[in-house]
This record gives sequence, C-alpha cells and structure tokens, in this order.
Amino acid sequence: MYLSGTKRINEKNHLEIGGVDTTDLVKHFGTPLYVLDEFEIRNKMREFINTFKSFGIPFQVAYASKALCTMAICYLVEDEGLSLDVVSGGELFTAIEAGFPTNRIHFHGNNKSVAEITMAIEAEIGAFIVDNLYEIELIESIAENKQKRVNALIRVTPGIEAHTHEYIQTGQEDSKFGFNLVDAAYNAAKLVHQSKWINLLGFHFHIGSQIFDMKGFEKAIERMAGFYRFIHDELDVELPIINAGGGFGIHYVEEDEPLSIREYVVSLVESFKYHFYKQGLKLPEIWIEPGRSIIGEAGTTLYTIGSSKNIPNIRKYIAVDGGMMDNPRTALYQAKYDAAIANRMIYDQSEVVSVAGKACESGDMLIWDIELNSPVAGDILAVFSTGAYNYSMASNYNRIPRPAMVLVNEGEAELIVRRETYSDIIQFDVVPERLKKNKVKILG
Ligand SMILES: Cc1ncc(COP(=O)(O)O)c(C=O)c1O
Ligand SMILES: N[C@@H](CCCC[NH3+])C(=O)O
Repeated sequence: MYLSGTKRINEKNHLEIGGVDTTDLVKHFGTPLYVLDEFEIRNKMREFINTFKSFGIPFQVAYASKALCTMAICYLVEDEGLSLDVVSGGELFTAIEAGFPTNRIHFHGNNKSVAEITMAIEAEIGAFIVDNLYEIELIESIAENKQKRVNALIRVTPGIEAHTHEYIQTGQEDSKFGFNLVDAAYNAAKLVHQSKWINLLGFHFHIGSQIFDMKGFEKAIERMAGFYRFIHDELDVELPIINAGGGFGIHYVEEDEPLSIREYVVSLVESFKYHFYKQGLKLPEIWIEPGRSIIGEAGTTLYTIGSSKNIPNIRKYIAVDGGMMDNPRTALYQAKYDAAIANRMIYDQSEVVSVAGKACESGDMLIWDIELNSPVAGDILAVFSTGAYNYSMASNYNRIPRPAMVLVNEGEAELIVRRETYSDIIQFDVVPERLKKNKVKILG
C-alpha cells in the first residue's frame, strides 16, 4: 500500500490523514466523504515552484482547476503563488468569487461561448488559450466592443501520442483540441499576429494525462522549438511564452512508477533549453498546467461498506455507499485504485473482493479484484488518490446527493464542500401548474 503525504496508520490501527483519525471524520461528517490533505497539496505546489526557481528562469505554474475546483482550493492556489487554468465560465466564476487575481488566470476550452469570453474579458484575465478560428473571431469582436486588448496563446496539437489511456490523450493529430501543426497553427498565428485586439504571446500544447515517460514531452518540445523557429522566420517575432500543459502522472496503485515533481520539471526545462538553443532561439518563459500531480494523491474517499454478493468460483462483490457518481474514472477509463479498510489497517486475514458502487448500472465499479483485510458491513473503505477528476467529474446519477469534502491539516478538519441533501437534488425541478392541476383533476 502506498501511503502518500501525511497518511499513516495510528496506534488504534486506523488510517490517519493530516493528523486526524479517519474514523472520527466518518463519525463527524458521514460517508461518502472526500478528504484532502492540505500539507500534501501545498508541498506539491511548492515542489513545482521551487524546482522552476532553482533554474532562475521566468515561469508560471498554473494549477489546472478542472482536476478539482472549489473556492477553498482557489484560495490555496493563490496562497502558494500559482496561476490558475480554467476551462469554463463555472470555473472562472469560482475563481473570481474566491478573489483569485484574474491576471493570473488562463482560460482554456474548445468551444468558449460568447458569455464566457465576455466574462473573461471583463474580468481582465491573464490570457486566453485560443483553440480555433471561430474563437479568434469571437474574441476579436468582443474585445473590440469592450475596447480591451487581450493576451492569447494558441493551442496546437503537436501530433504526439502520449503513452496513456486513449481517452485522455490529447496531443495526437486526430483530436478535437487546437490547431494542427504546421499549416493550421501557422495560419492562426498570422491571424492573431495581425489582430488589433489580441496580443499573441506564444503557443500551448498538451499531450495527455497520467504520463510517466518524458519521451513524449521531449518529442513535442523538439517539434515546438522547430515551429517557434519557423514562426520567427516567417512573421519576424520572437514569441515570449510557451505552455507545455499538464499531464504528469501519479501513484494510483503500487505498480505505478511516476517521476517526482522535481524530476518532471527538470526534464522538461532541460529539454526546452536544449531544443530552443539548438534552434538559435532565446528560451521563452515556460508555463505549465499540472492538475492531477498537485491534487490527485492528496485526496482519499471514505465509504461505508454495506451489502456483499459472493459468486462461488467467480468473485465476491462488496458494495459501498458511493460509486460512479462520486468517482466515474473506473467506469470511464478502466482506472485502477488502491484501497484499505480504514478502521483495520493492518491485515489479519485478507480476501480478494471487487468494490461495487450503489448505482443501478453494472459498470458501476470502483475497484476490480483487490486484496483487502476481510471487509465486512460497517467497515470504512478508504480509496486512495481520488483528489483529481473525482469530485470535478461527479454526477447525481440515480439522484444520489454528492458527498461532502473536508480539508485536513495538523489534527483539524474543515468542511470545504458541504454534503448535498435531497432538497438540493430537487431544487432545480419545476412542476408546471398545468400538471399540478391535472393531478388534482385525476385524483378528484
Ligand atoms: C489543456 C490541459 N491542461 C492541463 C491539464 C491537466 O492535466 P493533468 O491533470 O494531467 O495534469 C489537462 C488535462 O488533461 C488539459 O487538457
Ligand atoms: N479527466 C481525465 C483526464 C483528462 C483531463 C483533462 N484533459 C482523468 O480523470 O484522468
């Protein structure tokens, strides 16, 4: 079992996170419960920042808020001096409401609406990451209308296939994101370069997510350096910024072998230096957008185990009080997770089981075939590395309320997202008067 951050087994044989016994968290907040380790989050952010600082080069580390976006998280990101990557009006609104400095916000998305672009221009965000020609037209006209000049990076797909699940690859040519190298990207650059209202800062690429191997990055950087040279020669500009996206992998299960944050950053910077100098160019300011590698391992989900079903010679299912609604990643990407019985951490008798959720869906599984300390109803199951793309991708399928989220640190636990209630579930429902009247008629 890989226990990251402040997770440890305490003297009661319970899982402890941030100095708080997880069985106490369950008594207090109930299950399912997302638990975030503040110390671990801050440490990861600092490791990114400090490694860049050690090179003495200009940089920006923008936390990719799609991994997990709440107001409290925006406060932590600001406190640690990172920038913020948002991909929707909802994420932008969250950041603005949390008082996040808008000049450190970068706005992504392959189909930004007029309302989203307007909101971002009014908020004077740091930069748009422009994805397509339609968006360039929209930004141009809204910026002119508001008489505000905006900064932009152009997103390109460098034609690199990262070694990860095909649904989370994004840098290959057949992708819905960005402009393909070279022609489409060059035409977009020309257009933005001539624009009166958009200031072209550079290009952005993102090759995928949960990547362990830096070879894909290296290849993409080599292509990007060649492309910066081409742009330099054709348009006579030395673009000041390059954005390498996110994608740095983390531990989900024992076999995973991610690099350390330091190693990821060092490899990235070295490769930028090598390829840009080789092209006879100055090193541009490097921006990155890590999400999972900051928040993923710092999250743990606590569930209560309920029913079980044993199919002799096939498998034993144990069911928890959550599932694909709070963590759709197993169903979507065949993602693998590690887990433990939080109230009996040291194994006395192990049993291989598969962990099912409670949704009315056969694919609602959290973990297939895991060895646990003989789970029984009432035990607390802790699933690790659920900080990224769990709450942010959660749904109310089957009208199941979303869990609460707590931030733990130095023996204290604070609620940062309150548990949804059944009243929350029906709050957006509207019943037309006509239907109410009909009901009375039928019943009468
Ligand atoms: C453009 C972009 N930037 C950043 C990220 C964050 O990626 P990760 O959470 O893997 O670091 C993603 C998601 O994969 C992305 O699409
Ligand atoms: N949501 C995906 C990663 C893609 C993120 C955004 N490009 C995951 O859970 O792994």
